[in-house]
Amino acid sequence: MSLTSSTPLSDLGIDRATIHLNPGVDALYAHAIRRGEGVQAATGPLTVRTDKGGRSPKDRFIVEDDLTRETVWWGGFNTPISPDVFDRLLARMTDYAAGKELFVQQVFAGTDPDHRVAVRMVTEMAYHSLFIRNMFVRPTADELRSFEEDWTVLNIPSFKADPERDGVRSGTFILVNFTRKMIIAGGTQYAGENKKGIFSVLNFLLPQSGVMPMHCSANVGDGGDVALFFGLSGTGKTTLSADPTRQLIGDDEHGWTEHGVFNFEGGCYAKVIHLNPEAEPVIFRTTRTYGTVLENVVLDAQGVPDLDDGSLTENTRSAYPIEQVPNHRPGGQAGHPKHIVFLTADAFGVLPPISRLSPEQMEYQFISGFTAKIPGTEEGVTEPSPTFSTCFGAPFMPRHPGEYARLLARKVRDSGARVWLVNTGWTGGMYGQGHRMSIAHTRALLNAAISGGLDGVAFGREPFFGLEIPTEVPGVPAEVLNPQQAWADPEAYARTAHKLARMFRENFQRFEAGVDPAVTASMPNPDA
Ligand SMILES: Nc1ncnc2c1ncn2[C@@H]1O[C@H](COP(=O)(O)OP(=O)(O)O)[C@@H](O)[C@H]1O
Ligand SMILES: C=C(OP(=O)(O)O)C(=O)O
Ligand SMILES: [Mn+2]
Repeated sequence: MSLTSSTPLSDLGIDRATIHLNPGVDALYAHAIRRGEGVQAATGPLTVRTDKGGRSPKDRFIVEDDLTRETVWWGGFNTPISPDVFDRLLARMTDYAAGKELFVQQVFAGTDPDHRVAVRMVTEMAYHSLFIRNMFVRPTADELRSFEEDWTVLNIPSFKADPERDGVRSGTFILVNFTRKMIIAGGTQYAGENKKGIFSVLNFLLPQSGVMPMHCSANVGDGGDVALFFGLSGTGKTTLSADPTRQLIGDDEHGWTEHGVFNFEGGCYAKVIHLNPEAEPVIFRTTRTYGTVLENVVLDAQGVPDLDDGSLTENTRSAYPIEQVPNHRPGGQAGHPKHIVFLTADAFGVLPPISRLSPEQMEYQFISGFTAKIPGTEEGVTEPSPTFSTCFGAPFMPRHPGEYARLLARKVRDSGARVWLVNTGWTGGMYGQGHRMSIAHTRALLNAAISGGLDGVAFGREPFFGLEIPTEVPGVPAEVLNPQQAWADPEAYARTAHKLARMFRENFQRFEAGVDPAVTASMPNPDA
């Protein structure tokens, strides 16, 4: 299917490039290896190294113009940039691209035909093209014949911006232009920017039609009961949604319409550092499968992936089409969620392993978006650092957090979904003292909640955050359930809980004006 032509990009002013249109897996392996981007592992995957091992959220800008001036929330990671800066950088990039080799994939973002966006992904790197083929929704042959893109992404990692001249922050840039329906990116080889860039686009567009865009994974049980798992990077969306007893809908980005949920993607992007083949057999198998892209995974002398080697980055990744997951949901769509889980990796070790949230607490926690960043997933993060990230995905949410929170609250109310807060982080002490929750325990807690196993159980209220904690859960020792009991030193626990409760309150001050007073009233009490 690979063809060399000058036409597909002439609208961008790119006429003199060698363009490969929709190359398949075999061709992309050959191109990537020829270009020196990577090698084929003895176990099958295309294995590459990248200059940056994680995303660069501070280098993502949104063009401020009539379309975005009043609709984008210019707080947090949403940094404005002028249309002129965009146009000048684009012109420099297209000049730079002349005579080069480019790869084009025509794909969809969104499994729901009513809400999907057709994207032309133009990349300099062959391996990005394979990543995109794995991660986006692949059109059928019929859909390809009539394909017309809504959006274009132009990603040229070897093109680095000059901050002085180009008006950006560093050599790395990701610029989103809603009026021109384009993303341009340069100065980073990390493939995740391709998917998270388009995620930001959908997060802006979908609320206009009443669809809730979400940074969450999703799966569905035999009875059609859908569960969503929200959480920042490293909190367990991918790990916990890969449950052999439930169909996987998707591991990272979904929309919630009047009919139910749909995956934005056609593949998964799993962290594979220290992956345990017994605990996570499905993800492990993808590191042994032809067609997978392994990013920054080190191969041993035999060419076999060494998943314990974090020397390039802790954020080692496997990107694979969802068909590699035996129990995936064909079509990527399902009904309304019955259970919504907020995942947080609390490095203070004070949030309970599982608790039940009231509607007000749900909005409070959603806008707060507390977790600890895990080393490697973003540039410069070398140890878990506490962070508040609105909607559990601040770098990807262009609108005001209150707008997303209201939309989610309405949908939760209408569907009657139950909402849970699950700490997949530390217990029995802070990071460095306590230990991380075992995946087996987290899974047991989730299974109990999702199967209705906590319906008849007694709950007690934890004082600092007002969270309702079950007093017993089958398969989990009782002392694990209550953080106070998990700590050896009760005073150290109280001091740490006090500190975290204060951090929550300080962080929330900037949102108080925009939310219902009942939501603010559900804030933690540091002096409990
Ligand atoms: N209790 C736990 N629950 C979920 N993940 C855990 C837990 N303990 C350790 N982990 C590890 O944390 C990481 C979670 O990452 P991942 O599932 O990729 O998160 P996300 O998809 O939200 O970015 C994995 O490396 C996983 O093995
Ligand atoms: C793709 C990413 O998402 P996550 O870590 O949430 O899987 C990322 O952080 O680059
Ligand atoms: Mn993930």
